[in-house]
Amino acid sequence: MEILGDLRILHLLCLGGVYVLYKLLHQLFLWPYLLSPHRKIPGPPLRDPFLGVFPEIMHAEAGILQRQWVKQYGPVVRAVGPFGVERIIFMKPEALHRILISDWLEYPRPDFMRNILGVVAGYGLLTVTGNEHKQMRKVMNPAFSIPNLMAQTDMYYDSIESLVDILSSATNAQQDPSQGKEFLMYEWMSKVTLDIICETAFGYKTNSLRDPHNELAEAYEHLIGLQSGPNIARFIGLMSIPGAPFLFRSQWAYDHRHWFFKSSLLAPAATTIESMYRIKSISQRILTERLSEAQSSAVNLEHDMQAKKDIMSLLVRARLAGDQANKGSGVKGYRMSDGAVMDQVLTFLGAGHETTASGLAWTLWLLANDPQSQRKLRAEVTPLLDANPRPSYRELKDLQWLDCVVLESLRLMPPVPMTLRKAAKTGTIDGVSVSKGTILYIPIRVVNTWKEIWGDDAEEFNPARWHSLPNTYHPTYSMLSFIAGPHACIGKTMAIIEMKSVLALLVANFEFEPSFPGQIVKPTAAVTMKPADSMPLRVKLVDRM
Ligand code: HEM
Repeated sequence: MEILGDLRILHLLCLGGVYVLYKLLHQLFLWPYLLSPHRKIPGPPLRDPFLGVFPEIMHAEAGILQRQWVKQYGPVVRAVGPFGVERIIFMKPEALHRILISDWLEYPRPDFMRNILGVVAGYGLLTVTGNEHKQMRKVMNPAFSIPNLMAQTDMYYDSIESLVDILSSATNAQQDPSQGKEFLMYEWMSKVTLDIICETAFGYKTNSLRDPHNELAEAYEHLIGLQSGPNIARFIGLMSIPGAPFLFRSQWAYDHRHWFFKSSLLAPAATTIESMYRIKSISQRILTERLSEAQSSAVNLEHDMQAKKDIMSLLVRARLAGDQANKGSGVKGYRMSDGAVMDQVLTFLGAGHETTASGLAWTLWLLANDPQSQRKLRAEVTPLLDANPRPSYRELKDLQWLDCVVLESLRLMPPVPMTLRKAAKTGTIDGVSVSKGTILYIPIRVVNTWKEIWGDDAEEFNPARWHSLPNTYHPTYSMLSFIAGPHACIGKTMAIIEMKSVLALLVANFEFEPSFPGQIVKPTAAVTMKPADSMPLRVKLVDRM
């Protein structure tokens, strides 16, 4: 009997082994080479059957390899990643319209991406889809309305003036101030954008510009510092393990993070767990303060909170609406739990801070390398700032060269160079049958610099192109920096006006130069275009008299 039992187990093990072997064979060879309906789509050779083109992608500058493929293979490209997982790039407007707008529900963000975003930026707007997304977006839209942003612009200036003061004092303290001083501009942009988002969105003064050990700034520094191709690959692997995203967010993981630190493979995960724990604790503190403020002053909640349209007030209102409705007060609204409000707070801190900082740092880099455009910008902003040191939303919007510079920088160096979608069911895009489960690469940087749209100088910085756009330009599908459709960036207008106000004050007060001749700055091969070396630039004072 015992022998029979052992034989059965052996049989089962053998069957299991054969199944795993077949699955591996299927994924590594049969599917990509013989069975996939996409195998005729042109694209780079399959190379390593285990990793596909992944190693090259992970070590290349974001979007550059894909741009080469599009040049070589045309507007639809297939690239096979690890274990035969296929990614398809679609470049044409009709295809992008289908994926991002008309059939967006059939092309959601892939689960591993939602989980990575959820772990590092909360399970908020960036991770939900369908009806839940629609409702959340409705609650948040008023915070980003033009009247609301007009009212908020003045709040940016405390932080920007602090930055100008810090850079001026440090430059003046040099033995020969006329030689200027080198600053890691990305780090300063990261601090100023963090202070701005905390103040305008949550009414919370971080003051990371003046406080080098600010807890929130430090936590984000550690988190953002993790960005590299190999780390992203590790995260994708980890987040694809069932239950891992839940574990990452648990108190248990925080309490046992020292275990993870012992393995070099898991150390980045431990840093993420630690940083997110600190960021959540601070956000929780802000939220608790605002909730108790609102509860104590809300004699008439609906009237009181309707006036305030900053992000936190809207969230608090949604949170309290649930309580009030329970008490039968009749206040209607989308209900949010404490946890959901926290997730939104994390989303706006994460999504609204590093992206704008990268955009600013690259604009300064491009201006440092184009002194003529920089001088032209200074000539435009100085008279306005002489007349009004804190220009309004409208005044900033009317500055034409500033507009050209910001748009051109966001086109050439989009802070989010790509994003992903996944086919939830089999369908046809641009005449190509796309099977369920296929990953779609949304080629933000590739489209933004596509010669078919932008002409031969598509890969160069030329702000003047915005004065006379080519006939091939389409307002929705030629510049994808904020993508398009229901998931398009909710903070687009805020980001642009914030960039304009920071740049106007910086360029009026300082000259920016590369820190040495022949300097090369590269973005990290990761989710955003954070400059790999924090972008050292030489900063000289401008005599405004
Ligand atoms: C230059 C700065 C910025 C750039 C380039 C940028 C870019 C993007 C992109 C490309 C997406 C789409 C991601 C995807 O669907 O996979 C996105 C979504 C989003 N962004 Fe931004 N963003 C910027 C600034 C901001 C700011 C300032 C905020 C808020 C304060 C913000 C909040 C969000 C949110 C909440 C989403 C998710 C929207 C949704 O799915 O409904 N972003 N952003």
